[in-house]
Order: sequence, then C-alpha cells, then structure tokens
Amino acid sequence: MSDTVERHEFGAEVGRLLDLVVHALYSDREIFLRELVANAADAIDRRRFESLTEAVTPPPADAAIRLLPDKAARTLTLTDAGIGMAKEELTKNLGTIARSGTRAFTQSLADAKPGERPSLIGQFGVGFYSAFMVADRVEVTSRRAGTEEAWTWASAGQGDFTLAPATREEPGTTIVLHMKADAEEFLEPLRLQTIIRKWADHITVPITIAEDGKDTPANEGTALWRKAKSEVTEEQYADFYRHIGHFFDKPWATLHWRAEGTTEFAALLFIPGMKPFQAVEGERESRVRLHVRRMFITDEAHLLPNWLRFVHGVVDTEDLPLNVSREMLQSTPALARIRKAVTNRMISELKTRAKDAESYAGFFENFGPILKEGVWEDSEHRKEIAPLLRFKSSTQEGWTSLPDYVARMKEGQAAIYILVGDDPDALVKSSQLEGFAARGVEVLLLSDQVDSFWPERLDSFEDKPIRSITQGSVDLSAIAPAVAEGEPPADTAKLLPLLKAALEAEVSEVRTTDRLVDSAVVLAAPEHGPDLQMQRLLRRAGRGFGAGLPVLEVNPQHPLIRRLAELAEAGDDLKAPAGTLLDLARLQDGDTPRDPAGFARQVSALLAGSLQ
Ligand SMILES: Nc1ncnc2c1ncn2[C@@H]1O[C@H](COP(=O)(O)OP(=O)(O)OP(=O)(O)O)[C@@H](O)[C@H]1O
Repeated sequence: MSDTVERHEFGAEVGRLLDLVVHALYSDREIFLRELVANAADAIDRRRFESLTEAVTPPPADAAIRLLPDKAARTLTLTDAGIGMAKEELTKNLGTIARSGTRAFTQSLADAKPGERPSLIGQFGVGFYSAFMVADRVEVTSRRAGTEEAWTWASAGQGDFTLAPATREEPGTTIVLHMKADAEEFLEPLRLQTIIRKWADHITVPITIAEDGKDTPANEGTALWRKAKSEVTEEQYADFYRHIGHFFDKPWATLHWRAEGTTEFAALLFIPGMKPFQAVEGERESRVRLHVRRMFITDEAHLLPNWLRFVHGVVDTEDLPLNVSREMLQSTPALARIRKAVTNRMISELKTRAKDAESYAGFFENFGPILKEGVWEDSEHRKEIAPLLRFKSSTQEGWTSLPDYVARMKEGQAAIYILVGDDPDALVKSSQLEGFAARGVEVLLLSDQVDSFWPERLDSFEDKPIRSITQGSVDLSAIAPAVAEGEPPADTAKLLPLLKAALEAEVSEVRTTDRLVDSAVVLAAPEHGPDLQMQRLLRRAGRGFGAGLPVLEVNPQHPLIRRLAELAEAGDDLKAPAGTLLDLARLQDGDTPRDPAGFARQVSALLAGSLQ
C-alpha cells in the first residue's frame, strides 16, 4: 500500500450496523440499487441548487445516473455528475452514522415486520451501507464540485476503510461495487432495468444502463405530479408515496391537483397511513418538496405550516425563476400565495375526511397531537383546526369533537370542561370527575403533551369558554345532580379555618366543593395561572415556583369531613389529619405524598387499628 493511503477504523456503531443491514435485509437485497440511485439523484439536485448561489458549476444539461455492469470483472459501476464529496465528507458521510444511532436502528428493526424493514434503511439514513449486501468491496471515487481534488474511499465493509488520492475529470461520484459471487444477478441489464422500474421510475434524473457499449434509458422519468390524474394509477401514487416518505404502507389521503390563475402550480401531496418511527419524529418543519418547472429546488421552503408537517409530497410551480435563491424563498409573494393555497386545501380535505368517523379516527391517532400544535401556534387557522380535533370523553365511547360536545351540553352548563393529565386510563377514574359524573356533565379527557398548552389559546369554542376542571372553583350548582342529595352538608364553619391554619404553607385556601361525591378531598389550582397538569409540567422542568399554592377542596357530604367538622366544633387539634387530607388529595391526582414514608407509616397504623 502506498504511503498516501490512509486507513481509518469505522466507528464501532458503523461496524455493527453494517452487520445488521447485511443480514437483516438479505431477502430485499435489490434495494441497494434504490438507495444508491436515490443518493446520486439527490447529489445532482444539490449541485444544481448550490450552483445558484455558490461557486459551483451546474450539472451538465444531460446529467444522468449511469449504471455500468461488467460481468467479466464482476463489477457494477454507478456514476453521477452530482455535488460529489470532499475528503472529509467521504469520511463523515460514509464512515460514521449521522442521523441516529445503531441502537435506535436495531430496536426499530427488531420491532418492524419483515415487510417494513427495507424502508427503515432509508429512514435512518444508512442507505449507502446496503451496498455491502451485494458487494464484498466498495470503492467510491468522488470530487466535490467547486474543487479540483478527488479521493477514493474503499472498504470491504469490515471494520475499516481507506482513503487515497485519486483523479476525476469532472465533479461527481463514481461507485464501483465488486459483486459477491451470489449477487451476479445484479450484473444482468434486464434485472437492473426491472429494479429501476420498480423502485426509481419517478426519479426525474435520467438513469441509463450500459449494454454492449451503449446507454439505454432505464426510467421513464416523467414527473408523476405533472400528469393528469386519470393517467396515474393508484399503484403509481402509492409507489411514489413510499419513495418520498420512506413509507411501506398506502397513503391515507392522496391529493393531486393543479392550480391555475394567479398562482400556477401542480401539487401531489400525501397524508401517511402510518406514523413515522419514533426515532425520526424529531423534525418540526414541513419537508414538502418545492420544484420549479420539474426541477427539484429544496425541501426547506416551508410550504406547509409546522402543524401539517406529517404531509409529504411535491409542489411544482411555474411562478418562480429556476435560480430562486434562499432569500427569495423567504420573501417572494408567489411562494406566500402557494403556501396559503396548499394549506387551505389541506384543511378542507381534512374537513371532508372527518365525516368518515372511523377512518378519521385512524388518522387522528397518528397525527392528532401535531394538529393540536396548530391551535397553539397558528392564530390564523386556530378556529378552523378546532373542529378537526378529536377527544376522549368522560361520557362517550371512542372519539368525540367540540361541536358534538357543545350539542350535548346540559341546560345551565357554563363551559366546555376539560381534564388534562398524563395517563388516559387514570383520567377516566379521576376523582376530579365525580361531581360532573353525578350531574351527567361531560368532561373531555386530554392526555397529550400539547394539551397543557393549546386550550388556553383557543379560549372558547362556539362562544363557550373552555375550562380546565382542576383550575379555580367550578360551580355546578346550576345543574341538578342525577341523584337527590340526601342529608344536608356538614357545618364546616370551624373546620375550614383550622385546616387552613394547619396547612398554611402548603395551600392558598381551603373551601367546600360540590364537585366530589365519593372522595373526601380534591386539589384545584388557583383561579388564575396554570392548572394542575401545567403546574406538574412546570415542576418537572424545574420551574414550579410562582405557580401559586393549590386550593384544598373538601366534600361536606363525606363521612370523613363530617367527623372532622365535629372534632373542629369540639376544639380538637387537627394538624395531623389535615396533613393526611392533603396527601390523599395529592395521591388521587397521581402525585406523591409530601412525605411518602411517613404517610405509609400513618396509614399502616390506621389499618392496624381498624383491623383489630
Ligand atoms: N452519490 C453521492 N454523491 C454525493 N454525496 C453522496 C452520494 N452518496 C451518498 N452521499 C452522501 O453520503 C450521505 C450518506 O448516505 P446514506 O445513503 O447512507 O444516507 P442518506 O442519503 O443521508 O439517507 P437516505 O438513504 O435516507 O437518503 C448522504 O447524506 C450524502 O451526503
């Protein structure tokens, strides 16, 4: 080996990953071609885009991805005139794992059904390594556009790779796969053709296969979204969807239309039928691709608001120049019009689809929490999103909506009531609901992270205020309970000030409530400021101070409160029971007692007494 050759170890992660990819996906080996071709097409797109603003020459007008199978040498060579990679990029892109760790990949692979596995490769950005499913040695010679140097990266996919200086006439990348003995099928032009047709037909860069010294086109290369709807089959739509979003199911919704008039564009958008894997959910921004006259420009044009980021697809317009710059992407009125049109179209599609309750429920389970973010952050569309939300409810099976809730509201019911918490199962059983249940008043049960935020922004729906039932005092007196109230309530005139005095540092107020039936006590947040769940979130974030002390509400019908009221009348010291009451109220909401060990001792002693 000459002394200009550098040897590098793969990161430990890459080593293991290679092993995984090669073995777990053996039955889908042909996807290596999809991955390499997709990378080449991306590289050509990137070079075109960079040439607009950087000192980079654009790709040649006839830029193609060339496949050259050579049976005698048992090699398959892929060449592109794309952006290329500099030395450090070769090391970084092909020697480490950028987007996510092996652990996340392994886990998802283990969880995935066999049919889902191939798409994982793409989702985790490890597509390049799939080359080692078919090759026992891979050489990548690349020259970064805008530079003169070329380097060859080479590896047998086993622990290390080498980097050596090379020459390349033009910018771009050449990948030579030294095929494994059992992978010779991928040197057959016909086989390659079939794979391209299956996986890469919609790639708009021409793909050619060299045979007998002549390049034959392998992909149709027409932009699907530019065709008339009647010319596209459902299968073609689904293939394209799987390609752009790395999905493996069918889209839940396919929207394909042309806008004409002041704004001209073609759009092909999909709402996925599945949630992306956890590890790739982090993206906050819409990645809908912007094309100008078929040419891919960028997937960072924010064509849809963040709360519609689950939508994938392409918008292709005539209204922008091909050399659109990044600054223009921010400010051009044409793009603002497109955004508006596309967003409105998505909203009306969701409205229509919401009429099919069962199908919409599936969608909402996947993307409901993202939709809710729109109520929080998008004042322009807040009011339109609200009726598209679905909720669990204290009185209804399955999902319900705000309009349906309002239609069911009781005579005299002042507000839309919500209860927010972490655990949907615990919410159903919450003691906070008792008084509402007794009066047949419905409460919406919310358990997504965002549920602590958006209701405040929406404030009301159809003029009915939205109220968290853990905040302030809830007045249910205008609604008669379903069962008669029985005995008159205990006289708490002496009890309340005693409890307040005993809990001075821990509660802001002690008062009676009509929201309880079976429980003796409950906590509420003060009238103004965050509700109980919000306080919990703030505490977890280490920002619990200033939220205000909670209010302890007691049920004057409960035997325990009756007894305490009698003791208060008799002048007993209620310090200890007051503390226990507060702990009980905390426990009911899933919080821990202030002194869990002390509380447990106290309850044990009580139990021992009552079991004698
Ligand atoms: N032909 C190529 N030209 C230029 N850069 C390339 C080429 N092939 C790969 N790369 C670079 O190597 C990186 C890693 O490629 P890999 O296929 O493993 O993941 P990815 O392309 O990022 O993810 P995905 O497979 O989901 O598209 C790419 O992001 C790209 O920067």
